[in-house]
Amino acid sequence: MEAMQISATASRHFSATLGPFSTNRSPTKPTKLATSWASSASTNLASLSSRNLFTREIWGWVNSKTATSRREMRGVVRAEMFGQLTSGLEAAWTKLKGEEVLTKENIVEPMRDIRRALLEADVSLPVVRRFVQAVSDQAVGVGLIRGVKPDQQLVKIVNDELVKLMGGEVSELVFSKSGPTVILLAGLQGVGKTTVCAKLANYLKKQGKSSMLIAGDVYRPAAIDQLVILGEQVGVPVYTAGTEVKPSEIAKQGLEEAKKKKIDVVIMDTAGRLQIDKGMMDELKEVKKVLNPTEVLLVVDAMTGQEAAALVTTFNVEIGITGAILTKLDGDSRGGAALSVKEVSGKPIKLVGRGERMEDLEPFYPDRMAGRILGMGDVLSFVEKAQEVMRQEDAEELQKKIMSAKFDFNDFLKQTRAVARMGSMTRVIGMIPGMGKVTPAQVREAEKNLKLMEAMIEAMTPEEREKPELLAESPDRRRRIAKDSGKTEQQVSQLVAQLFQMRVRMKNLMGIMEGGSIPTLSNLENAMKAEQAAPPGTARRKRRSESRRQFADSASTRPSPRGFGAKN
Ligand SMILES: Nc1nc2c(ncn2[C@@H]2O[C@H](COP(=O)(O)OP(=O)(O)OP(=O)(O)O)[C@@H](O)[C@H]2O)c(=O)[nH]1
Repeated sequence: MEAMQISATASRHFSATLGPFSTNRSPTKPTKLATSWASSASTNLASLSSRNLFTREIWGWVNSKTATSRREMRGVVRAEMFGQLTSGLEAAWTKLKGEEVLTKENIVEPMRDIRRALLEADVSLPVVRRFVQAVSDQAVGVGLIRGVKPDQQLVKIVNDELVKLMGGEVSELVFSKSGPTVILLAGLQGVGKTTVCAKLANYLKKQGKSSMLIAGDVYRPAAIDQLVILGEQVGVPVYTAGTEVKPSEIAKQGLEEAKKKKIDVVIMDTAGRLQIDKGMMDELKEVKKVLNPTEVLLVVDAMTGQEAAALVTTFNVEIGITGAILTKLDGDSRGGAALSVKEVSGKPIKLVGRGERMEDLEPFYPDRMAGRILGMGDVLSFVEKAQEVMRQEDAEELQKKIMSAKFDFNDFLKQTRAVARMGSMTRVIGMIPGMGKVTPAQVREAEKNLKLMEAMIEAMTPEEREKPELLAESPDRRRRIAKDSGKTEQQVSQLVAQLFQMRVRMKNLMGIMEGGSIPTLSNLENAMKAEQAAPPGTARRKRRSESRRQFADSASTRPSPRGFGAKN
């Protein structure tokens, strides 16, 4: 199934993968290492291109990227955030120079460097442990990608894990469907809460949303004045009621005022404390009850490292929050907060402050943050490209095999594992058109079958995997496989029959795809339904060698034009 989709949409895949590369990436930190990578990347790409797999457009992209890299190498040396973490990680890649493949042995030193770099960046220890484990598992398990060197491969693995660690996707602000959206801001003293109120109003204004600020810090009159000034600066009304009124009462009045004025978003500033205390928590709980906020965001200072992650956890347990805003990322922070918050607290960082100006607030993009930390944009793009090329080569190779009826047990196993890699069967089956109503019991059954097949294929000799005919002809071989894999002879026979059946089916579908246009989903659905309606072959019939020949024969004949792409 996956194979068919790959082949049918190969051209779309190819052009789609070009998409991200046309966007401007943030300038990378120019280093000697990056220079050597940029040139080795272009050499590697050159060798790949000789396989005639790159189109002229791709070469255009490669050249422009390489030129950009060189410009960056020569040009502005810009202080990047988390500089120490970046150089700490670089030590890890350097250790792999000259290696041919990633092995359990040669990643020991680089993993130590990664661990050290993360700990020095003040990432919490359990997070570091999990991260290092995840990276090592992948580094050893990853297959060789042609043209990609082990150090480059490790950069990509670390990048992907960093993105995952920070929450994967960007976590958007949630807006209320009816009435004003209410955002309650909390945080310790001096973290930048008041500033964030105004920055957030300014940010929302750019999205065409009106806001109103509520001054709830009644313990520090200067905080109210500060909010009024900032509100004026960004052109947003500020609701104040002095310092004699309870914050929860101010919240109530402010919200009523906002409703009257039909304001889109209400942002409430609250008082900070030097440290967490019961008074602050109780006050916040009361305000929260009155406001029933859409978002409760904890403002944390990036400079406090893993402490910020601990605070997010505590506030979440105490009052229940929806996310965090990380301020002062432009400062001398080491990265620990950005990397620990999500993993430690389970709550996402939604926005980040990167300066004192009102414009310095932006969504938190885990992928861009990982890119900034590594400063290896070109290497990452290159590895992604090479992976894509390899996937395409595999798909083309598979298509050739199917067309010549040579689809064997190695391909069968590869496909089975590819499906398994894609995640749970539930997700995969859910993606197949017309298969939406699969029951959990059926899914469990399918998963069990996958394991069963794997065990039998693993018990075959390399020759048997390549030539399934040997198994179709020899009961002795089937018996041996049954014994070695702990399955029954009947199960082995069924597997062999299934492979021959698959050859025919795949070839039929391929033929139709080759002759016609790229199938639409509904056509694919029809084709699959037709497929399912077709009378199934019986295992017993196919066990006979005569029938096997019939299978092989029918597999080499041109399929009739039915299913998708055909006018039936
Ligand atoms: N460099 C930098 N400074 C920031 C950022 N956000 C806030 N600040 C500064 O941090 C200081 C404290 O900010 P406030 O907004 O007053 O902090 P607060 O949390 O409201 O403090 P309290 O009212 O005392 O609880 C101010 O000088 C801000 O300009 C940021 O993202 N980067």
